[in-house]
Amino acid sequence: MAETPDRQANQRDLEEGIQRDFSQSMSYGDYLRLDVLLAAQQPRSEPQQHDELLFIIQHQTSELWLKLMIHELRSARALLRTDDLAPALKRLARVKHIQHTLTDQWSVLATLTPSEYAEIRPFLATSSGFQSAQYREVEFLLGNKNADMVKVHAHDGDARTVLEELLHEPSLYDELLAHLSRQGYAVPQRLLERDWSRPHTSDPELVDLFAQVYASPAEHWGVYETCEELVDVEDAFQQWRFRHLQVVQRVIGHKTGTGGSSGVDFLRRALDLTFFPELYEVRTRIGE
Ligand code: HEM
Ligand SMILES: N[C@@H](CC(=O)c1ccccc1NC=O)C(=O)O
Repeated sequence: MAETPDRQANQRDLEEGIQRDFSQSMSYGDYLRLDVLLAAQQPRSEPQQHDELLFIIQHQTSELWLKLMIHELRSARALLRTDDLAPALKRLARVKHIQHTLTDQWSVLATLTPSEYAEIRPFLATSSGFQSAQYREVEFLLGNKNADMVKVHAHDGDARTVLEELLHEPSLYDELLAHLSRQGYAVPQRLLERDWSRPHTSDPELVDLFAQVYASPAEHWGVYETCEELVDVEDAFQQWRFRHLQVVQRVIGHKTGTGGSSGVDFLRRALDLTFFPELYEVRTRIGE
């Protein structure tokens, strides 16, 4: 009997042992909880707007990557605390790739025209990315501490607790400075014991310390490599902020934000923020 292509395929699957019955064992969808994940896209527009699914998925995928970024940053911070520099650097290498993915994915949302967004925007009401607890977690982990930002989460006990805790803990940079001090570097004491809920501000003595590291990298290779890794992370963070600004500008122009801010002007001011000021200041000193 001549075999149909279907019968041939079935036969091949059987020979290879490919499983088709998952009534009693774990499938792909079971493991990944796709029932929960794929039920979480709930457009609110009436009548339903074609582009709302893009808007929701862009944000949900961003939040998933932020979740992984937080996991890696927390781990990197813990590894610095125990002076395990090499694995900490491995974590940061992954963080950078996540950041690049987050930045690249702006191009998908940039296909949303102002007219298309105008159909969705009324249904967003007072919600805004400004209220992203995970984004704030990343900012706090990297050192941009701001107690006012926790207030936005007063209505959400879990997010509030996490942010309150992070606010009062040392950031990744604070832990690097403590690590350097333990390695014998002359980190000023005022940077090792301070109110962690305040952002780190630039310290001239730390610039001097980094100037020595950058003057002879070979003698301080671990520190030098870590510093450059942190500059990569800050650079990548700024690229994300800039792409956000560009997309916001092309989609809503100079409208005020649903979160209550001035919109584009507010986002532009964030481009002046720096997590690791000394690592940028030291650049002026190199080669002098
Ligand atoms: C059409 C798309 C978007 C528009 C028009 C938009 C607009 C804005 C505006 C105007 C703000 C300032 C706060 C406010 O008053 O609302 C803001 C903040 C923010 N947005 Fe978006 N956004 C868009 C997409 C996204 C996406 C995809 C994300 C990814 C998670 C995101 C994350 C954030 C975050 C984290 C903030 C707070 C930034 C900070 O505090 O420095 N936004 N957005
Ligand atoms: N702030 C935006 C609204 C917005 O973009 C938004 C609303 C709900 C969920 C995520 C959002 N994205 C980032 O701010 C606006 O003013 O149009």
